[in-house]
Amino acid sequence: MEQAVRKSETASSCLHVTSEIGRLRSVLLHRPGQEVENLTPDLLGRLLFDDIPYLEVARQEHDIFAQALTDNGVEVLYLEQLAAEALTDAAVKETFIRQFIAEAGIENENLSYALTDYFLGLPKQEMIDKMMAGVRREELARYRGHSLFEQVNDFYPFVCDPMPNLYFTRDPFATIGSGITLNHMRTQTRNRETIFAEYIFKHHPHFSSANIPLWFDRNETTALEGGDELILSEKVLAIGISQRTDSASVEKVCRKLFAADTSFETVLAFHIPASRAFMHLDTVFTMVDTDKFTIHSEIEGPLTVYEMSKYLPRTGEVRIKIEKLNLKLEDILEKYLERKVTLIRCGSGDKIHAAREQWNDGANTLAIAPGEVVVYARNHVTNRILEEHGIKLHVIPSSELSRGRGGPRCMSMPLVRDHL
Ligand SMILES: NC(=O)NCCC[C@H](N)C(=O)O
Repeated sequence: MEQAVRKSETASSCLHVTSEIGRLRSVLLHRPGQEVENLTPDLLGRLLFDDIPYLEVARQEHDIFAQALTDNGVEVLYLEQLAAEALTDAAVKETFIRQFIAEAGIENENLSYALTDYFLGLPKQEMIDKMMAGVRREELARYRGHSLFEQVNDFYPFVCDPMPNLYFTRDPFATIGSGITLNHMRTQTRNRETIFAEYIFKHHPHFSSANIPLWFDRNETTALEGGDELILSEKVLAIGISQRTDSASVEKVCRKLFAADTSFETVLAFHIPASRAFMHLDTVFTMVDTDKFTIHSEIEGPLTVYEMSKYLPRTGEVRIKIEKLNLKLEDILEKYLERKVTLIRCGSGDKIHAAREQWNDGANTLAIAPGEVVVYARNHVTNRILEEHGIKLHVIPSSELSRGRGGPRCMSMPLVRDHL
């Protein structure tokens, strides 16, 4: 599957992202579905939610988000539709169903047959929506489970868990240049999400003939999540070593990128605290203009950052040179972007506003062009300061969407951006 990405490749390919801020042309979203209604208080911790969003309102908010993008010339593609469209071949669909069931942790053979029949009996789009929503025991009307496991666990309502984090399309895979990292997620619940991306990139007609290079594969055993992957420029990537991403994964991505003929020359591995509030690099720091970033003041530093750069000894093989830095965030960004930068503090740096607004993704903006970003309405302190710095805001409602702990960047995966 792997193919070198030429520096000369243009934005006409189905994937092209060489910055965080180049004008956004095409993006992948997921409209929240019944998986959100299947959340119960007992499941919140394991399924990585802090509260239960009200689906009807979450969808209204999400539709406003999508509308803001289309109104600004962005093509919005939906994960659930692409996944259904990728399954036109009957054999591919059956393999997909088998894999989905295995990765849902179903070991009982009879249950697996019953679920396969159930999925095969649904029209494709309904099947995908149902897989995402989760399957309750009583939906498999003709199945009577008698195994010891089922008798011991008969209080548990689902045979297949809901996947409520799907609307955070940023994380299961990430576009870098004209390729992707198909990620291995930290948790089992989110790792199941990456199956959809695997089939879309292999089998959807929009992508299948593009020979998309994989900078990372979901079969890896170390974790990597898209919220930790930031494209600072066509030469420099930033990747978080975080609660969700392992240092070994950062090195694997580096090796693949450097071995191919991409424009990327340096990867900066940012070692950030492993905490829920800071779960990914993009929860504490996003780029809003060529020289401006919104940040959580707690990561101003000095920070431990590892500079990983391409090194070609005489033999011609690609090696990685690693240098440990201990610098302030501002100095790091200025050094690698080769310009003065302005850091705009989430919640104006005020202790209370900053903590509250960062928790609700005040530092997590989606740039649709240089100096133009989508933000949550609730982060009014940060939003005012962004405007004072000349940033154009597209403000979307956020009462329900924010309960999943992710903002506009987390809810979107850019497929194509203009080259800066
Ligand atoms: N990039 C991001 O920060 N995504 C937010 C993911 C939130 C989701 N509830 C999670 O814990 O994985």
